[in-house]
Amino acid sequence: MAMLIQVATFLQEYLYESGHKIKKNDNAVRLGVISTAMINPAAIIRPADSHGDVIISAVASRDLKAAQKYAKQYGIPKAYGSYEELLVEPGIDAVYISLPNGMHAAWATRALQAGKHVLLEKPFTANADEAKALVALAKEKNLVLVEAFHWQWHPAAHTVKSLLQSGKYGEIIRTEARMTTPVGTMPKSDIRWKWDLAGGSFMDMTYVVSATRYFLDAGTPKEIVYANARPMKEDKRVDEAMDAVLKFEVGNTGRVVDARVWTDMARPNIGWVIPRLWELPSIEIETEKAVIYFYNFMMPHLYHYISVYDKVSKETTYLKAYKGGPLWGTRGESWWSTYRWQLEAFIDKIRGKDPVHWVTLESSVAQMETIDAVYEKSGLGKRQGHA
Ligand SMILES: NC(=O)C1=CN([C@@H]2O[C@H](COP(=O)(O)OP(=O)(O)OC[C@H]3O[C@@H](n4cnc5c(N)ncnc54)[C@H](OP(=O)(O)O)[C@@H]3O)[C@@H](O)[C@H]2O)C=CC1
Ligand SMILES: O=C1OC[C@@H](O)[C@H](O)[C@H]1O
Repeated sequence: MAMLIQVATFLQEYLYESGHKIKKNDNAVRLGVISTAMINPAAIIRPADSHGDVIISAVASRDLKAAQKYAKQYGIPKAYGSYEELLVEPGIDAVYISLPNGMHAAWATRALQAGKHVLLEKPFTANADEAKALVALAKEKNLVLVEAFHWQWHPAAHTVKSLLQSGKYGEIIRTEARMTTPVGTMPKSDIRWKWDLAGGSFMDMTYVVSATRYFLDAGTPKEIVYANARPMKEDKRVDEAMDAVLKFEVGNTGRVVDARVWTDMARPNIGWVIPRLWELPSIEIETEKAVIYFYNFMMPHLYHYISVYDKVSKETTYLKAYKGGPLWGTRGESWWSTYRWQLEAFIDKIRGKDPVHWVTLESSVAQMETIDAVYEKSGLGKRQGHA
């Protein structure tokens, strides 16, 4: 499922964003891409087409030939055969890092040390210790560093948040977030199955924690009630699936609620054949007066709905928001992907403007502390990074 919507995003961006290429400013931010990862075209290359203040000026790979081929394919002016070479290039202002999870901290550290702003793929790091060290360095260098939780910049996310903040539905009493992909759809060679690259379903599908914490306005959990991992057959250290209930304080209210989060990178099909195609990443938020459901919160640009079931009238109303919403106002376009909204905010931040929304460094540390705590409770232990 998750992979399917990833492919749909490639198509959506190809159709829309490539038709909206715009002229670049003379002093546009020059951005280097670290790796030739599958996600790059969707997450940064296409979104940059329609942003006048950013140019993708280089790509680096462990293999020069691969970098050159990639550069040619996407019209990127420079190609490097190592990540180090790109980082020492003075003509690069910022980098996008899409390396395997276990390498995020090491390469973001090197990028910051080289004076580059960093847009860092999720999960931020392999664990909270790495996250804290990285955050300290970004602050010391006074550079922009942000975890690429693209979905949080989409108008639909802000619409759900504003419903909760309106007070109309009372206090939140519980949440449940899920993300799954059908068994057999992710090859066993994928980075997501590799212990030494900090793989695992809860690391990859970390969106469930991000969404829960965002809507609850929460930091780290007060308690992990349970965390059940289903380890991968081939490597018991890697979670194929994770199911956990966490107790979070809602904002600073003193009220603590249960939040269920579950991820599955090999979700069994019904009767072995029917994939659960309806199981796109979603979150259900029950309040005193309503049940709010945000379907496909991760890639709402493709399709989403927000349903509000009123517990008193027993009526359900539906909302959607592809543009505007409570934060963006008239800025942006309905065809923008989550990654395009994210890029808008990233460039604003580099330019010293206040972005309409931001994933703070403190939030990324709390996110990694939450992930560590779930892995510890599950018995698998927290993930480890490497260079
Ligand atoms: N925001 C989003 O929507 C998404 C985010 N992601 C995140 O992006 C990151 C990359 O994911 P994905 O695009 O699937 O990754 P890929 O496996 O497609 O790419 C990872 C890249 O990392 C480089 N690399 C360096 N060392 C290794 C190694 N030991 N093994 C494999 N690759 C290595 C390779 O680039 P090279 O050979 O050029 O050096 C490779 O192309 C992950 O952290 C993931 O969580 C992934 C998908 C969606
Ligand atoms: O970040 C992601 O989003 C889409 C998923 O397909 C993918 O597994 C994950 O890395």
